[in-house]
Amino acid sequence: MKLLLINIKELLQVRENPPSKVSGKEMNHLPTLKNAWLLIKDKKIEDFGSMDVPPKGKFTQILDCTGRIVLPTWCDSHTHIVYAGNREQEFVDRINGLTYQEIAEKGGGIVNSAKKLQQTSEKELFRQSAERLEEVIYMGTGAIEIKSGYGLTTKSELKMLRVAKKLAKKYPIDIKTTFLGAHALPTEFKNNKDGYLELICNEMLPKIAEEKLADYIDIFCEEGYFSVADTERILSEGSKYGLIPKIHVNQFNAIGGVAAGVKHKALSVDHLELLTDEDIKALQNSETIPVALPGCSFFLSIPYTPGRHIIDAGLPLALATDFNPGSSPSGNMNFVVAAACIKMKLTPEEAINGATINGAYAMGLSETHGSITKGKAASVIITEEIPSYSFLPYSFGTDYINQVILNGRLL
Ligand SMILES: N=CN[C@@H](CCC(=O)O)C(=O)O
Ligand SMILES: [Zn+2]
Repeated sequence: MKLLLINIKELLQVRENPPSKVSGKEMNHLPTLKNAWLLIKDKKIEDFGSMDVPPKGKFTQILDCTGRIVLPTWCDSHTHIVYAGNREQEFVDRINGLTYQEIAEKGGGIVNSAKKLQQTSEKELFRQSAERLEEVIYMGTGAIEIKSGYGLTTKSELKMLRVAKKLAKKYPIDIKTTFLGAHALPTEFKNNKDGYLELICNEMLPKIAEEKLADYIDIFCEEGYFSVADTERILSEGSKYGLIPKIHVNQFNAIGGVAAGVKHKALSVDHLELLTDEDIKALQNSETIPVALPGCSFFLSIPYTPGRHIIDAGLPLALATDFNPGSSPSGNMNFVVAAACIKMKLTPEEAINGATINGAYAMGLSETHGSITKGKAASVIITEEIPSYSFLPYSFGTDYINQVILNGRLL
Protein backbone atom coordinates (compact mmCIF):
# COMPACT_ATOMS: atom_id res chain seq x y z
CA MET A 1 0.00 0.00 0.00
CA LYS A 2 1.55 3.28 -1.16
CA LEU A 3 -0.34 6.47 -0.37
CA LEU A 4 0.96 9.71 -1.86
CA LEU A 5 -0.04 13.16 -0.64
CA ILE A 6 0.70 15.83 -3.25
CA ASN A 7 0.54 19.64 -3.54
CA ILE A 8 0.78 20.06 0.23
CA LYS A 9 0.72 23.79 0.89
CA GLU A 10 3.14 23.34 3.82
CA LEU A 11 4.47 20.19 5.47
CA LEU A 12 5.26 20.89 9.13
CA GLN A 13 7.83 19.45 11.52
CA VAL A 14 10.03 18.04 8.76
CA ARG A 15 13.19 16.63 10.32
CA GLU A 16 15.78 14.37 8.68
CA ASN A 17 17.59 13.60 11.93
CA PRO A 18 15.12 14.55 14.64
CA PRO A 19 16.32 15.36 18.14
CA SER A 20 14.46 13.49 20.89
CA LYS A 21 13.08 16.83 22.14
CA VAL A 22 13.54 20.55 21.56
CA SER A 23 14.39 23.00 24.35
CA GLY A 24 14.62 26.73 24.99
CA LYS A 25 15.20 28.83 21.87
CA GLU A 26 15.07 25.74 19.60
CA MET A 27 11.39 25.50 20.43
CA ASN A 28 10.72 28.58 18.33
CA HIS A 29 11.98 26.81 15.23
CA LEU A 30 9.50 24.70 13.30
CA PRO A 31 11.11 23.24 10.17
CA THR A 32 8.70 23.13 7.23
CA LEU A 33 8.64 22.38 3.53
CA LYS A 34 6.33 24.39 1.24
CA ASN A 35 4.66 22.89 -1.86
CA ALA A 36 5.54 19.38 -0.73
CA TRP A 37 4.68 15.72 -1.20
CA LEU A 38 4.62 12.96 1.38
CA LEU A 39 4.83 9.27 0.58
CA ILE A 40 3.40 6.71 3.00
CA LYS A 41 4.21 3.03 2.62
CA ASP A 42 2.04 0.73 4.72
CA LYS A 43 2.29 2.11 8.29
CA LYS A 44 5.32 4.33 7.86
CA ILE A 45 6.58 7.51 6.27
CA GLU A 46 8.59 6.38 3.25
CA ASP A 47 9.78 9.74 1.94
CA PHE A 48 8.92 13.39 1.39
CA GLY A 49 10.11 16.23 -0.79
CA SER A 50 9.31 19.28 -2.84
CA MET A 51 6.77 19.18 -5.68
CA ASP A 52 9.56 20.62 -7.84
CA VAL A 53 10.99 17.09 -7.82
CA PRO A 54 7.91 14.83 -7.72
CA PRO A 55 8.29 11.19 -6.66
CA LYS A 56 8.41 8.51 -9.34
CA GLY A 57 6.72 5.12 -9.28
CA LYS A 58 3.28 3.57 -8.85
CA PHE A 59 0.98 4.51 -6.00
CA THR A 60 -2.10 2.81 -4.61
CA GLN A 61 -3.81 6.14 -3.88
CA ILE A 62 -2.98 9.81 -4.49
CA LEU A 63 -4.48 12.58 -2.33
CA ASP A 64 -4.40 16.15 -3.58
CA CYS A 65 -3.72 18.46 -0.61
CA THR A 66 -3.86 21.77 -2.46
CA GLY A 67 -4.25 24.62 0.04
CA ARG A 68 -3.91 22.22 2.99
CA ILE A 69 -1.26 21.95 5.65
CA VAL A 70 0.00 18.54 6.78
CA LEU A 71 1.58 17.94 10.18
CA PRO A 72 2.30 15.01 12.52
CA THR A 73 -0.66 14.00 14.66
CA TRP A 74 -0.74 15.38 18.21
CA CYS A 75 0.99 13.39 20.95
CA ASP A 76 -1.15 13.73 24.09
CA SER A 77 1.18 12.56 26.85
CA HIS A 78 -1.19 13.04 29.82
CA THR A 79 -4.80 11.81 29.97
CA HIS A 80 -7.23 9.98 32.21
CA ILE A 81 -9.72 9.07 29.46
CA VAL A 82 -10.73 5.76 31.03
CA TYR A 83 -13.36 6.93 33.50
CA ALA A 84 -17.01 6.28 34.32
CA GLY A 85 -19.85 8.80 34.20
CA ASN A 86 -18.99 12.44 34.65
CA ARG A 87 -18.79 15.16 37.30
CA GLU A 88 -20.86 17.96 35.85
CA GLN A 89 -22.51 18.56 39.24
CA GLU A 90 -19.10 19.53 40.67
CA PHE A 91 -18.69 21.90 37.73
CA VAL A 92 -21.94 23.62 38.76
CA ASP A 93 -20.85 23.59 42.44
CA ARG A 94 -17.67 25.42 41.48
CA ILE A 95 -19.60 28.01 39.51
CA ASN A 96 -21.64 28.50 42.67
CA GLY A 97 -18.53 29.20 44.72
CA LEU A 98 -16.96 25.96 45.98
CA THR A 99 -13.29 25.35 45.22
CA TYR A 100 -11.84 22.16 43.72
CA GLN A 101 -10.24 21.42 47.10
CA GLU A 102 -13.50 22.03 49.03
CA ILE A 103 -15.36 19.66 46.72
CA ALA A 104 -12.67 16.99 47.28
CA GLU A 105 -12.88 17.45 51.07
CA LYS A 106 -16.65 16.80 50.88
CA GLY A 107 -16.08 13.40 49.23
CA GLY A 108 -16.27 14.69 45.66
CA GLY A 109 -13.37 14.85 43.23
CA ILE A 110 -11.24 11.82 42.48
CA VAL A 111 -12.97 9.69 45.14
CA ASN A 112 -16.34 10.48 43.52
CA SER A 113 -15.04 9.21 40.16
CA ALA A 114 -13.64 6.12 41.92
CA LYS A 115 -17.06 5.31 43.38
CA LYS A 116 -18.66 5.50 39.94
CA LEU A 117 -15.91 3.46 38.29
CA GLN A 118 -16.01 0.71 40.92
CA GLN A 119 -19.73 0.26 40.16
CA THR A 120 -19.21 0.13 36.38
CA SER A 121 -18.53 -3.12 34.55
CA GLU A 122 -15.38 -3.50 32.46
CA LYS A 123 -17.52 -3.77 29.32
CA GLU A 124 -19.39 -0.53 30.03
CA LEU A 125 -16.16 1.24 31.01
CA PHE A 126 -14.68 0.19 27.69
CA ARG A 127 -17.74 1.50 25.83
CA GLN A 128 -17.62 4.91 27.51
CA SER A 129 -13.85 5.26 27.10
CA ALA A 130 -13.91 4.14 23.45
CA GLU A 131 -16.35 6.96 22.65
CA ARG A 132 -13.88 9.49 24.03
CA LEU A 133 -10.96 7.87 22.27
CA GLU A 134 -12.76 7.99 18.92
CA GLU A 135 -13.54 11.66 19.55
CA VAL A 136 -9.89 12.59 20.17
CA ILE A 137 -8.65 10.57 17.19
CA TYR A 138 -10.84 12.66 14.88
CA MET A 139 -9.45 15.78 16.57
CA GLY A 140 -5.98 14.77 15.42
CA THR A 141 -4.46 12.86 18.32
CA GLY A 142 -2.31 10.00 17.07
CA ALA A 143 -0.62 8.89 20.29
CA ILE A 144 -2.05 9.04 23.77
CA GLU A 145 -1.06 8.19 27.31
CA ILE A 146 -3.80 6.82 29.58
CA LYS A 147 -3.62 6.68 33.37
CA SER A 148 -5.40 4.55 35.92
CA GLY A 149 -6.20 6.23 39.25
CA TYR A 150 -10.00 6.22 39.40
CA GLY A 151 -10.10 2.63 40.66
CA LEU A 152 -8.32 2.97 44.01
CA THR A 153 -8.84 -0.74 44.71
CA THR A 154 -6.73 -3.51 43.22
CA LYS A 155 -9.68 -4.85 41.25
CA SER A 156 -10.69 -1.49 39.79
CA GLU A 157 -7.17 -0.25 39.06
CA LEU A 158 -6.60 -3.47 37.09
CA LYS A 159 -9.96 -2.99 35.38
CA MET A 160 -8.94 0.50 34.19
CA LEU A 161 -5.59 -0.64 32.83
CA ARG A 162 -7.11 -3.66 31.10
CA VAL A 163 -9.60 -1.35 29.39
CA ALA A 164 -6.72 0.90 28.24
CA LYS A 165 -4.92 -2.16 26.84
CA LYS A 166 -8.09 -3.30 25.03
CA LEU A 167 -8.44 0.17 23.49
CA ALA A 168 -4.85 -0.12 22.26
CA LYS A 169 -5.73 -3.42 20.57
CA LYS A 170 -8.87 -2.17 18.91
CA TYR A 171 -7.83 1.28 17.66
CA PRO A 172 -4.99 2.33 15.33
CA ILE A 173 -3.87 5.06 17.79
CA ASP A 174 -0.67 4.39 19.79
CA ILE A 175 -1.33 4.09 23.53
CA LYS A 176 0.98 4.13 26.56
CA THR A 177 -0.39 3.26 30.00
CA THR A 178 0.40 4.62 33.44
CA PHE A 179 -0.38 3.18 36.87
CA LEU A 180 -1.65 6.01 39.10
CA GLY A 181 -2.89 4.07 42.13
CA ALA A 182 -1.61 6.93 44.33
CA HIS A 183 -4.07 9.43 42.89
CA ALA A 184 -6.05 10.00 46.11
CA LEU A 185 -6.72 8.18 49.37
CA PRO A 186 -9.78 5.95 48.99
CA THR A 187 -12.48 6.45 51.66
CA GLU A 188 -11.68 3.11 53.35
CA PHE A 189 -8.10 4.32 53.95
CA LYS A 190 -9.03 7.90 54.88
CA ASN A 191 -7.08 7.68 58.14
CA ASN A 192 -4.60 5.05 57.05
CA LYS A 193 -2.37 6.41 54.29
CA ASP A 194 0.39 3.92 55.08
CA GLY A 195 -2.07 1.07 54.72
CA TYR A 196 -3.00 2.28 51.23
CA LEU A 197 0.64 2.75 50.21
CA GLU A 198 1.30 -0.82 51.41
CA LEU A 199 -1.59 -2.04 49.26
CA ILE A 200 -0.16 -0.26 46.21
CA CYS A 201 3.34 -1.64 46.80
CA ASN A 202 2.50 -5.16 47.92
CA GLU A 203 -0.60 -6.00 45.91
CA MET A 204 -1.33 -3.64 43.04
CA LEU A 205 2.17 -3.18 41.63
CA PRO A 206 3.09 -6.90 41.50
CA LYS A 207 -0.18 -7.73 39.73
CA ILE A 208 0.16 -4.87 37.25
CA ALA A 209 3.73 -5.88 36.50
CA GLU A 210 2.77 -9.54 36.12
CA GLU A 211 0.07 -8.69 33.54
CA LYS A 212 2.35 -6.06 31.92
CA LEU A 213 -0.41 -3.50 32.19
CA ALA A 214 1.65 -0.31 32.60
CA ASP A 215 4.66 1.50 31.14
CA TYR A 216 4.79 4.28 33.75
CA ILE A 217 4.20 4.92 37.44
CA ASP A 218 2.55 8.15 38.59
CA ILE A 219 1.51 9.82 41.86
CA PHE A 220 -0.37 13.01 42.79
CA CYS A 221 2.30 14.82 44.85
CA GLU A 222 0.26 17.55 46.53
CA GLU A 223 -0.83 18.83 49.92
CA GLY A 224 -3.79 16.76 51.07
CA TYR A 225 -2.87 13.91 48.70
CA PHE A 226 0.65 12.44 48.77
CA SER A 227 3.82 13.93 50.22
CA VAL A 228 7.29 14.13 48.72
CA ALA A 229 8.33 11.17 50.91
CA ASP A 230 5.34 9.14 49.60
CA THR A 231 6.33 10.16 46.08
CA GLU A 232 9.89 8.94 46.55
CA ARG A 233 8.66 5.66 47.96
CA ILE A 234 6.15 4.97 45.17
CA LEU A 235 8.56 5.97 42.40
CA SER A 236 11.33 3.72 43.70
CA GLU A 237 8.91 0.87 44.21
CA GLY A 238 7.57 1.29 40.64
CA SER A 239 11.10 1.43 39.25
CA LYS A 240 11.78 -2.01 40.76
CA TYR A 241 9.16 -3.33 38.33
CA GLY A 242 10.56 -1.37 35.40
CA LEU A 243 7.89 1.34 35.50
CA ILE A 244 9.30 4.77 34.59
CA PRO A 245 8.15 7.70 36.76
CA LYS A 246 5.86 10.49 35.51
CA ILE A 247 4.32 12.66 38.22
CA HIS A 248 1.46 15.05 38.94
CA VAL A 249 3.17 17.87 40.79
CA ASN A 250 2.92 21.59 41.70
CA GLN A 251 -0.74 21.87 40.70
CA PHE A 252 -1.73 23.89 43.77
CA ASN A 253 1.41 23.98 45.93
CA ALA A 254 5.14 23.69 45.31
CA ILE A 255 6.30 21.22 47.96
CA GLY A 256 9.54 19.92 46.49
CA GLY A 257 8.08 17.21 44.26
CA VAL A 258 9.81 18.44 41.09
CA ALA A 259 13.28 17.81 42.54
CA ALA A 260 12.10 14.41 43.78
CA GLY A 261 10.88 13.58 40.26
CA VAL A 262 14.21 14.61 38.73
CA LYS A 263 16.09 12.60 41.38
CA HIS A 264 14.10 9.51 40.41
CA LYS A 265 14.69 10.18 36.70
CA ALA A 266 11.04 10.93 35.95
CA LEU A 267 10.37 11.12 32.23
CA SER A 268 8.03 14.04 32.87
CA VAL A 269 6.75 16.31 35.61
CA ASP A 270 3.21 17.43 34.84
CA HIS A 271 0.97 20.37 35.84
CA LEU A 272 3.46 22.90 37.33
CA GLU A 273 0.87 25.66 37.63
CA LEU A 274 3.11 26.85 40.46
CA LEU A 275 6.83 26.80 39.82
CA THR A 276 9.71 28.03 41.97
CA ASP A 277 13.26 28.97 40.95
CA GLU A 278 14.43 25.79 42.73
CA ASP A 279 12.12 23.74 40.52
CA ILE A 280 13.56 25.35 37.40
CA LYS A 281 17.09 24.68 38.68
CA ALA A 282 16.23 21.07 39.39
CA LEU A 283 14.98 20.63 35.82
CA GLN A 284 18.00 22.23 34.18
CA ASN A 285 20.58 19.62 33.16
CA SER A 286 18.06 16.82 33.60
CA GLU A 287 16.32 14.60 31.04
CA THR A 288 12.93 15.23 32.71
CA ILE A 289 10.49 17.22 30.59
CA PRO A 290 7.98 19.67 32.10
CA VAL A 291 4.42 19.16 30.81
CA ALA A 292 1.80 21.93 30.85
CA LEU A 293 -1.92 21.20 30.89
CA PRO A 294 -3.64 24.46 29.89
CA GLY A 295 -7.07 22.81 29.59
CA CYS A 296 -6.99 22.17 33.34
CA SER A 297 -6.06 25.80 34.12
CA PHE A 298 -8.85 26.99 31.84
CA PHE A 299 -11.47 24.70 33.35
CA LEU A 300 -10.54 25.20 37.02
CA SER A 301 -9.63 28.89 36.64
CA ILE A 302 -6.25 28.29 38.22
CA PRO A 303 -2.94 29.82 37.06
CA TYR A 304 -1.47 28.67 33.77
CA THR A 305 1.86 26.88 33.89
CA PRO A 306 4.51 29.58 33.30
CA GLY A 307 5.46 28.13 29.93
CA ARG A 308 7.14 31.30 28.70
CA HIS A 309 9.40 31.30 31.76
CA ILE A 310 10.14 27.58 31.39
CA ILE A 311 11.20 27.96 27.74
CA ASP A 312 13.13 31.17 28.42
CA ALA A 313 15.07 29.25 31.09
CA GLY A 314 16.31 26.97 28.30
CA LEU A 315 14.02 24.05 29.17
CA PRO A 316 11.84 21.93 26.91
CA LEU A 317 8.05 22.02 27.33
CA ALA A 318 5.39 19.53 26.27
CA LEU A 319 1.65 20.23 26.07
CA ALA A 320 -1.11 17.75 26.91
CA THR A 321 -4.85 17.75 27.58
CA ASP A 322 -5.16 16.05 31.01
CA PHE A 323 -8.54 14.77 29.67
CA ASN A 324 -10.41 13.73 32.85
CA PRO A 325 -13.89 14.17 34.34
CA GLY A 326 -12.93 16.57 37.13
CA SER A 327 -10.36 19.14 36.07
CA SER A 328 -10.26 18.99 32.27
CA PRO A 329 -13.17 17.23 30.56
CA SER A 330 -11.79 17.80 27.08
CA GLY A 331 -9.29 15.91 24.97
CA ASN A 332 -8.98 18.58 22.32
CA MET A 333 -5.28 19.11 21.58
CA ASN A 334 -6.18 21.87 19.11
CA PHE A 335 -7.61 23.86 22.00
CA VAL A 336 -4.53 23.08 24.12
CA VAL A 337 -2.25 24.46 21.39
CA ALA A 338 -4.43 27.59 21.10
CA ALA A 339 -4.56 28.10 24.89
CA ALA A 340 -0.77 27.73 25.12
CA CYS A 341 -0.41 30.57 22.60
CA ILE A 342 -3.17 32.78 23.99
CA LYS A 343 -2.70 32.26 27.73
CA MET A 344 0.90 31.11 28.12
CA LYS A 345 2.34 33.34 25.39
CA LEU A 346 3.95 30.53 23.44
CA THR A 347 4.52 31.24 19.74
CA PRO A 348 2.63 28.91 17.34
CA GLU A 349 6.00 27.26 16.57
CA GLU A 350 6.66 26.59 20.27
CA ALA A 351 3.13 25.29 20.83
CA ILE A 352 3.26 22.95 17.83
CA ASN A 353 6.66 21.64 18.96
CA GLY A 354 5.22 21.18 22.46
CA ALA A 355 2.29 19.15 21.15
CA THR A 356 4.24 17.00 18.68
CA ILE A 357 7.95 16.30 19.10
CA ASN A 358 8.04 17.14 22.83
CA GLY A 359 4.74 15.36 23.47
CA ALA A 360 6.26 12.26 21.88
CA TYR A 361 9.28 12.56 24.19
CA ALA A 362 7.03 12.89 27.24
CA MET A 363 5.50 9.51 26.43
CA GLY A 364 8.62 7.69 25.32
CA LEU A 365 7.73 7.75 21.63
CA SER A 366 10.51 9.93 20.21
CA GLU A 367 11.72 7.15 17.93
CA THR A 368 8.41 6.73 16.17
CA HIS A 369 6.30 9.88 16.59
CA GLY A 370 6.32 13.65 16.74
CA SER A 371 7.94 14.57 13.42
CA ILE A 372 7.81 13.99 9.68
CA THR A 373 10.82 11.72 9.39
CA LYS A 374 11.49 8.74 7.15
CA GLY A 375 10.67 5.53 9.01
CA LYS A 376 8.45 7.15 11.64
CA ALA A 377 4.77 6.26 11.98
CA ALA A 378 2.63 7.58 9.15
CA SER A 379 0.30 9.43 11.49
CA VAL A 380 -0.57 12.86 10.15
CA ILE A 381 -3.24 15.54 10.19
CA ILE A 382 -4.43 17.08 6.92
CA THR A 383 -6.02 20.46 7.61
CA GLU A 384 -8.78 22.24 5.73
CA GLU A 385 -7.59 24.92 3.33
CA ILE A 386 -6.11 27.53 5.68
CA PRO A 387 -3.88 30.57 5.17
CA SER A 388 -1.03 29.49 7.50
CA TYR A 389 -0.28 27.21 10.45
CA SER A 390 -0.72 30.13 12.87
CA PHE A 391 -4.35 30.14 11.75
CA LEU A 392 -4.88 26.91 13.75
CA PRO A 393 -4.35 28.44 17.24
CA TYR A 394 -5.67 31.81 16.05
CA SER A 395 -9.06 30.37 15.13
CA PHE A 396 -9.40 28.56 18.47
CA GLY A 397 -12.53 26.52 18.94
CA THR A 398 -13.07 25.83 15.24
CA ASP A 399 -12.15 22.44 13.83
CA TYR A 400 -9.90 22.87 10.80
CA ILE A 401 -8.97 19.20 10.49
CA ASN A 402 -9.99 17.71 7.18
CA GLN A 403 -8.57 14.20 7.55
CA VAL A 404 -6.48 12.13 9.90
CA ILE A 405 -4.13 9.32 8.88
CA LEU A 406 -3.09 6.94 11.67
CA ASN A 407 -0.27 4.50 11.02
CA GLY A 408 -0.95 4.73 7.30
CA ARG A 409 -4.68 4.25 7.69
CA LEU A 410 -6.87 6.98 6.24
CA LEU A 411 -9.76 7.56 8.67
N1 LIG B 1 -4.58 16.46 39.78
C1 LIG B 1 -4.81 15.30 39.84
N2 LIG B 1 -5.47 14.54 38.95
C2 LIG B 1 -6.22 14.99 37.82
C3 LIG B 1 -7.60 15.43 38.18
C4 LIG B 1 -8.38 14.44 38.81
C5 LIG B 1 -9.82 14.75 39.02
O1 LIG B 1 -10.21 15.84 39.46
O2 LIG B 1 -10.57 13.83 38.74
C6 LIG B 1 -5.50 16.09 37.09
O3 LIG B 1 -4.44 15.81 36.56
O4 LIG B 1 -5.95 17.24 37.06
ZN1 LIG C 1 -3.75 14.36 35.33
